[in-house]
Amino acid sequence: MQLELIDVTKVYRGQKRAIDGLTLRIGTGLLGLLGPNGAGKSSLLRIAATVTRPSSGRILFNGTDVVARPNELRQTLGFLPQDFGVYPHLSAREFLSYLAAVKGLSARSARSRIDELLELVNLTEAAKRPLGGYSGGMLRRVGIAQALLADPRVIIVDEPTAGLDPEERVRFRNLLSDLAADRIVLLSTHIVSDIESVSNDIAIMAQGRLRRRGTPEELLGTMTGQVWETVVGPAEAAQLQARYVVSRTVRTTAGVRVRLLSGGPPTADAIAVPPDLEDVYLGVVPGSGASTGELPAVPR
Ligand SMILES: Nc1ncnc2c1ncn2[C@@H]1O[C@H](COP(=O)(O)OP(=O)(O)OP(=O)(O)O)[C@@H](O)[C@H]1O
Repeated sequence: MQLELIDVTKVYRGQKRAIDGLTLRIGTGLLGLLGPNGAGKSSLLRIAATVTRPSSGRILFNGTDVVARPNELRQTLGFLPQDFGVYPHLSAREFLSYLAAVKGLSARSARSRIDELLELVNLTEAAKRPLGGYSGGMLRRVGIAQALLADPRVIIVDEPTAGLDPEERVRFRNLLSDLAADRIVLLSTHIVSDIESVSNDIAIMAQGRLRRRGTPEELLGTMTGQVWETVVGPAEAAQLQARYVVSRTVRTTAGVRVRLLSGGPPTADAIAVPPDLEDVYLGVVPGSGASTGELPAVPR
Protein backbone atom coordinates (compact mmCIF):
# COMPACT_ATOMS: atom_id res chain seq x y z
CA MET A 1 0.00 0.00 0.00
CA GLN A 2 1.32 3.42 -0.85
CA LEU A 3 0.03 6.97 -0.75
CA GLU A 4 2.16 9.41 -2.69
CA LEU A 5 1.93 13.19 -2.69
CA ILE A 6 4.11 14.49 -5.48
CA ASP A 7 5.16 18.12 -5.84
CA VAL A 8 1.92 19.31 -4.25
CA THR A 9 1.14 23.00 -4.08
CA LYS A 10 -1.91 24.66 -2.55
CA VAL A 11 -2.71 28.33 -2.96
CA TYR A 12 -5.89 29.71 -1.39
CA ARG A 13 -7.49 32.70 -3.04
CA GLY A 14 -5.38 35.80 -2.47
CA GLN A 15 -2.97 34.04 -0.10
CA LYS A 16 0.64 32.93 -0.20
CA ARG A 17 1.35 29.26 -0.77
CA ALA A 18 -0.05 27.15 2.07
CA ILE A 19 1.80 24.16 0.55
CA ASP A 20 4.82 24.75 -1.59
CA GLY A 21 6.07 21.92 -3.82
CA LEU A 22 5.86 19.19 -1.21
CA THR A 23 6.60 15.53 -1.96
CA LEU A 24 5.82 12.80 0.57
CA ARG A 25 5.66 9.05 0.01
CA ILE A 26 3.80 7.14 2.70
CA GLY A 27 3.79 3.37 3.16
CA THR A 28 2.24 1.09 5.78
CA GLY A 29 2.96 2.34 9.30
CA LEU A 30 2.49 5.50 11.28
CA LEU A 31 3.84 8.74 9.84
CA GLY A 32 3.87 11.63 12.30
CA LEU A 33 3.57 15.00 10.59
CA LEU A 34 4.97 17.63 12.90
CA GLY A 35 4.86 21.39 12.40
CA PRO A 36 3.85 24.66 14.01
CA ASN A 37 0.40 26.22 13.54
CA GLY A 38 0.03 27.48 10.00
CA ALA A 39 2.71 25.17 8.57
CA GLY A 40 0.17 23.71 6.15
CA LYS A 41 -0.46 20.39 7.88
CA SER A 42 -4.26 20.64 7.75
CA SER A 43 -4.19 21.67 4.12
CA LEU A 44 -1.97 18.71 3.28
CA LEU A 45 -4.16 16.26 5.19
CA ARG A 46 -7.36 17.58 3.55
CA ILE A 47 -5.72 17.11 0.16
CA ALA A 48 -4.56 13.59 1.05
CA ALA A 49 -8.09 12.81 2.26
CA THR A 50 -9.61 14.02 -1.06
CA VAL A 51 -11.57 16.79 0.67
CA THR A 52 -9.64 19.57 -1.10
CA ARG A 53 -7.94 19.55 -4.47
CA PRO A 54 -4.32 20.63 -4.78
CA SER A 55 -3.58 23.71 -6.90
CA SER A 56 -0.95 21.59 -8.63
CA GLY A 57 0.84 18.29 -8.13
CA ARG A 58 -0.30 14.69 -8.05
CA ILE A 59 -1.65 12.31 -5.41
CA LEU A 60 -1.43 8.60 -6.09
CA PHE A 61 -2.95 5.78 -4.05
CA ASN A 62 -1.41 2.46 -5.07
CA GLY A 63 -0.59 4.13 -8.35
CA THR A 64 -4.12 5.43 -9.03
CA ASP A 65 -4.54 9.18 -9.51
CA VAL A 66 -6.60 10.26 -6.51
CA VAL A 67 -7.63 13.65 -7.90
CA ALA A 68 -9.13 12.12 -11.06
CA ARG A 69 -10.43 8.95 -9.37
CA PRO A 70 -10.94 9.57 -5.64
CA ASN A 71 -13.25 6.64 -4.93
CA GLU A 72 -10.59 3.96 -4.61
CA LEU A 73 -9.04 5.84 -1.70
CA ARG A 74 -12.33 7.11 -0.25
CA GLN A 75 -13.71 3.57 0.08
CA THR A 76 -10.94 2.67 2.45
CA LEU A 77 -10.29 6.00 4.14
CA GLY A 78 -10.98 7.13 7.69
CA PHE A 79 -10.51 10.86 8.19
CA LEU A 80 -10.66 12.97 11.32
CA PRO A 81 -10.56 16.64 10.28
CA GLN A 82 -9.33 19.32 12.67
CA ASP A 83 -12.69 21.09 12.71
CA PHE A 84 -14.77 17.95 13.15
CA GLY A 85 -18.40 18.92 13.74
CA VAL A 86 -21.37 16.96 15.08
CA TYR A 87 -25.14 17.27 15.30
CA PRO A 88 -25.74 18.39 18.91
CA HIS A 89 -29.18 16.79 19.23
CA LEU A 90 -28.04 13.32 18.19
CA SER A 91 -26.54 10.88 20.68
CA ALA A 92 -23.13 9.34 19.92
CA ARG A 93 -24.84 6.13 18.86
CA GLU A 94 -27.33 7.90 16.59
CA PHE A 95 -24.60 10.03 15.05
CA LEU A 96 -22.36 7.04 14.34
CA SER A 97 -25.35 5.08 12.95
CA TYR A 98 -26.12 7.95 10.62
CA LEU A 99 -22.51 8.12 9.38
CA ALA A 100 -22.41 4.34 8.98
CA ALA A 101 -25.48 4.58 6.73
CA VAL A 102 -23.82 7.34 4.70
CA LYS A 103 -20.76 5.12 4.30
CA GLY A 104 -22.99 2.29 3.09
CA LEU A 105 -22.58 -0.12 6.03
CA SER A 106 -25.53 -2.48 6.55
CA ALA A 107 -27.60 -1.74 9.68
CA ARG A 108 -26.54 -5.05 11.19
CA SER A 109 -22.80 -4.75 10.75
CA ALA A 110 -23.03 -1.07 11.73
CA ARG A 111 -24.60 -1.95 15.07
CA SER A 112 -21.86 -4.33 16.18
CA ARG A 113 -19.12 -2.12 14.78
CA ILE A 114 -20.50 0.87 16.69
CA ASP A 115 -20.65 -1.13 19.93
CA GLU A 116 -17.02 -2.12 19.39
CA LEU A 117 -15.91 1.45 18.64
CA LEU A 118 -17.81 3.01 21.55
CA GLU A 119 -16.01 0.57 23.80
CA LEU A 120 -12.68 1.33 22.15
CA VAL A 121 -13.00 5.09 22.71
CA ASN A 122 -14.51 4.63 26.15
CA LEU A 123 -17.92 6.14 25.40
CA THR A 124 -20.23 3.18 25.99
CA GLU A 125 -21.67 4.76 29.13
CA ALA A 126 -22.36 8.10 27.44
CA ALA A 127 -23.55 6.66 24.12
CA LYS A 128 -27.19 7.63 24.57
CA ARG A 129 -26.61 11.20 25.65
CA PRO A 130 -26.93 14.10 23.17
CA LEU A 131 -23.57 15.20 21.74
CA GLY A 132 -24.40 18.82 22.60
CA GLY A 133 -23.58 18.03 26.24
CA TYR A 134 -20.22 16.32 25.53
CA SER A 135 -16.88 17.79 26.58
CA GLY A 136 -14.24 18.65 23.98
CA GLY A 137 -12.31 15.46 24.74
CA MET A 138 -15.44 13.32 24.41
CA LEU A 139 -16.26 14.89 21.04
CA ARG A 140 -12.72 14.17 19.88
CA ARG A 141 -13.28 10.54 20.82
CA VAL A 142 -16.50 10.48 18.80
CA GLY A 143 -14.42 11.86 15.92
CA ILE A 144 -11.90 9.07 16.33
CA ALA A 145 -14.69 6.47 16.38
CA GLN A 146 -16.27 7.81 13.17
CA ALA A 147 -12.89 7.74 11.41
CA LEU A 148 -12.63 4.01 12.18
CA LEU A 149 -16.23 3.09 11.26
CA ALA A 150 -15.59 1.33 7.99
CA ASP A 151 -12.40 -0.39 9.17
CA PRO A 152 -10.27 1.80 6.90
CA ARG A 153 -6.85 0.80 5.52
CA VAL A 154 -5.82 4.45 5.37
CA ILE A 155 -6.34 6.59 8.46
CA ILE A 156 -5.71 10.34 8.37
CA VAL A 157 -6.10 12.24 11.63
CA ASP A 158 -5.54 15.96 12.13
CA GLU A 159 -4.40 16.92 15.65
CA PRO A 160 -6.33 13.94 17.05
CA THR A 161 -5.21 14.41 20.62
CA ALA A 162 -6.33 18.06 20.94
CA GLY A 163 -8.53 18.35 24.02
CA LEU A 164 -7.78 14.84 25.31
CA ASP A 165 -6.54 14.42 28.86
CA PRO A 166 -3.10 12.78 29.36
CA GLU A 167 -4.53 9.32 29.95
CA GLU A 168 -6.71 9.47 26.82
CA ARG A 169 -3.74 10.79 24.88
CA VAL A 170 -1.64 7.74 25.72
CA ARG A 171 -4.53 5.41 25.02
CA PHE A 172 -5.17 6.94 21.65
CA ARG A 173 -1.49 7.00 20.66
CA ASN A 174 -1.27 3.31 21.41
CA LEU A 175 -4.45 2.60 19.47
CA LEU A 176 -3.09 4.35 16.36
CA SER A 177 0.22 2.61 16.73
CA ASP A 178 -1.55 -0.79 16.83
CA LEU A 179 -3.68 0.10 13.80
CA ALA A 180 -0.55 1.11 11.89
CA ALA A 181 0.76 -2.48 11.91
CA ASP A 182 -1.07 -3.14 8.64
CA ARG A 183 -2.48 0.25 7.66
CA ILE A 184 -1.31 3.64 6.54
CA VAL A 185 -1.76 6.06 9.44
CA LEU A 186 -1.00 9.74 8.91
CA LEU A 187 -1.20 11.87 12.04
CA SER A 188 -0.54 15.58 12.36
CA THR A 189 0.40 17.42 15.52
CA HIS A 190 2.37 20.39 16.79
CA ILE A 191 3.26 18.52 19.98
CA VAL A 192 6.49 16.51 19.78
CA SER A 193 5.58 14.16 22.63
CA ASP A 194 2.45 13.07 20.72
CA ILE A 195 4.53 11.16 18.20
CA GLU A 196 7.98 10.50 19.61
CA SER A 197 6.95 7.38 21.48
CA VAL A 198 4.85 5.79 18.72
CA SER A 199 6.17 6.95 15.38
CA ASN A 200 9.18 5.47 13.70
CA ASP A 201 8.74 7.83 10.78
CA ILE A 202 8.55 11.56 11.32
CA ALA A 203 8.12 14.40 8.83
CA ILE A 204 8.67 17.98 9.95
CA MET A 205 6.87 20.65 8.00
CA ALA A 206 7.13 24.45 8.13
CA GLN A 207 5.85 27.21 5.86
CA GLY A 208 4.32 24.77 3.43
CA ARG A 209 7.50 22.77 2.93
CA LEU A 210 8.88 19.48 4.11
CA ARG A 211 11.93 20.28 6.21
CA ARG A 212 13.00 16.84 7.52
CA ARG A 213 11.90 13.24 7.19
CA GLY A 214 13.33 10.23 8.91
CA THR A 215 13.33 7.84 11.82
CA PRO A 216 13.76 9.41 15.27
CA GLU A 217 17.38 8.12 15.27
CA GLU A 218 18.11 9.77 11.92
CA LEU A 219 16.59 13.05 13.05
CA LEU A 220 18.47 12.96 16.34
CA GLY A 221 21.70 12.26 14.44
CA THR A 222 21.38 15.59 12.61
CA MET A 223 21.70 17.48 15.91
CA THR A 224 24.55 15.57 17.55
CA GLY A 225 27.04 17.95 19.17
CA GLN A 226 24.70 20.92 18.82
CA VAL A 227 22.75 20.69 22.07
CA TRP A 228 24.31 22.15 25.20
CA GLU A 229 23.42 22.57 28.83
CA THR A 230 24.84 25.17 31.12
CA VAL A 231 23.94 26.43 34.59
CA VAL A 232 24.00 30.23 34.92
CA GLY A 233 22.50 33.08 36.91
CA PRO A 234 19.12 34.57 35.95
CA ALA A 235 20.63 37.58 34.11
CA GLU A 236 22.94 35.42 32.00
CA ALA A 237 20.05 33.02 31.31
CA ALA A 238 18.10 35.89 29.82
CA GLN A 239 21.10 36.84 27.66
CA LEU A 240 21.44 33.27 26.41
CA GLN A 241 17.75 33.25 25.53
CA ALA A 242 18.22 36.35 23.44
CA ARG A 243 21.21 34.90 21.56
CA TYR A 244 20.37 31.21 21.12
CA VAL A 245 17.45 28.92 20.43
CA VAL A 246 16.71 27.75 23.96
CA SER A 247 14.83 24.48 24.22
CA ARG A 248 14.40 24.36 28.00
CA THR A 249 15.14 26.23 31.19
CA VAL A 250 14.92 24.78 34.67
CA ARG A 251 15.45 26.72 37.88
CA THR A 252 17.73 24.74 40.23
CA THR A 253 19.33 25.54 43.57
CA ALA A 254 22.63 26.15 41.72
CA GLY A 255 21.07 28.58 39.21
CA VAL A 256 19.14 28.29 35.95
CA ARG A 257 19.92 25.24 33.85
CA VAL A 258 19.62 26.34 30.23
CA ARG A 259 19.45 23.86 27.37
CA LEU A 260 20.17 25.44 24.02
CA LEU A 261 21.19 24.83 20.44
CA SER A 262 24.64 25.98 19.35
CA GLY A 263 27.36 24.86 16.94
CA GLY A 264 29.94 25.21 19.73
CA PRO A 265 30.00 25.62 23.52
CA PRO A 266 27.95 28.73 24.47
CA THR A 267 29.76 29.16 27.81
CA ALA A 268 33.10 27.93 29.17
CA ASP A 269 31.54 25.23 31.32
CA ALA A 270 28.68 24.16 29.00
CA ILE A 271 28.31 20.42 28.47
CA ALA A 272 27.25 18.81 25.17
CA VAL A 273 24.18 16.62 25.79
CA PRO A 274 22.41 14.04 23.60
CA PRO A 275 19.69 15.71 21.50
CA ASP A 276 16.03 14.83 21.91
CA LEU A 277 13.26 15.34 19.36
CA GLU A 278 12.18 18.62 20.88
CA ASP A 279 15.69 19.94 20.14
CA VAL A 280 15.49 18.66 16.56
CA TYR A 281 12.10 20.30 16.10
CA LEU A 282 13.33 23.62 17.46
CA GLY A 283 16.46 23.37 15.32
CA VAL A 284 14.35 22.91 12.20
CA VAL A 285 11.59 25.35 13.14
CA PRO A 286 13.08 28.02 15.41
CA GLY A 287 10.48 29.83 17.45
CA SER A 288 8.07 26.91 17.39
CA GLY A 289 8.66 26.33 21.08
CA ALA A 290 6.08 28.92 21.94
CA SER A 291 3.42 26.95 20.12
CA THR A 292 4.14 23.78 22.07
CA GLY A 293 3.25 25.59 25.26
CA GLU A 294 5.79 23.46 27.05
CA LEU A 295 8.66 25.88 27.58
CA PRO A 296 8.74 27.60 30.95
CA ALA A 297 9.79 31.25 30.93
CA VAL A 298 13.24 32.12 32.18
CA PRO A 299 13.05 33.71 35.64
CA ARG A 300 14.49 37.22 35.54
N1 LIG B 1 -9.65 27.48 3.52
C1 LIG B 1 -8.65 28.35 3.58
N2 LIG B 1 -8.72 29.55 2.95
C2 LIG B 1 -7.70 30.43 2.99
N3 LIG B 1 -6.54 30.19 3.63
C3 LIG B 1 -6.40 29.04 4.27
C4 LIG B 1 -7.44 28.04 4.29
N4 LIG B 1 -7.00 26.98 5.01
C5 LIG B 1 -5.76 27.28 5.42
N5 LIG B 1 -5.38 28.51 4.98
C6 LIG B 1 -4.07 29.17 5.22
O1 LIG B 1 -3.06 28.27 4.80
C7 LIG B 1 -1.96 28.27 5.70
C8 LIG B 1 -1.73 26.86 6.23
O2 LIG B 1 -2.82 26.50 7.07
P1 LIG B 1 -3.10 25.04 7.62
O3 LIG B 1 -4.37 25.09 8.40
O4 LIG B 1 -2.99 24.08 6.52
O5 LIG B 1 -1.84 24.87 8.59
P2 LIG B 1 -1.67 23.89 9.83
O6 LIG B 1 -0.23 23.51 9.84
O7 LIG B 1 -2.65 22.82 9.81
O8 LIG B 1 -1.94 24.84 11.05
P3 LIG B 1 -3.07 24.65 12.15
O9 LIG B 1 -2.59 23.57 13.03
O10 LIG B 1 -3.10 26.00 12.82
O11 LIG B 1 -4.34 24.34 11.41
C9 LIG B 1 -2.30 29.27 6.77
O12 LIG B 1 -1.67 30.49 6.43
C10 LIG B 1 -3.80 29.40 6.70
O13 LIG B 1 -4.23 30.68 7.10
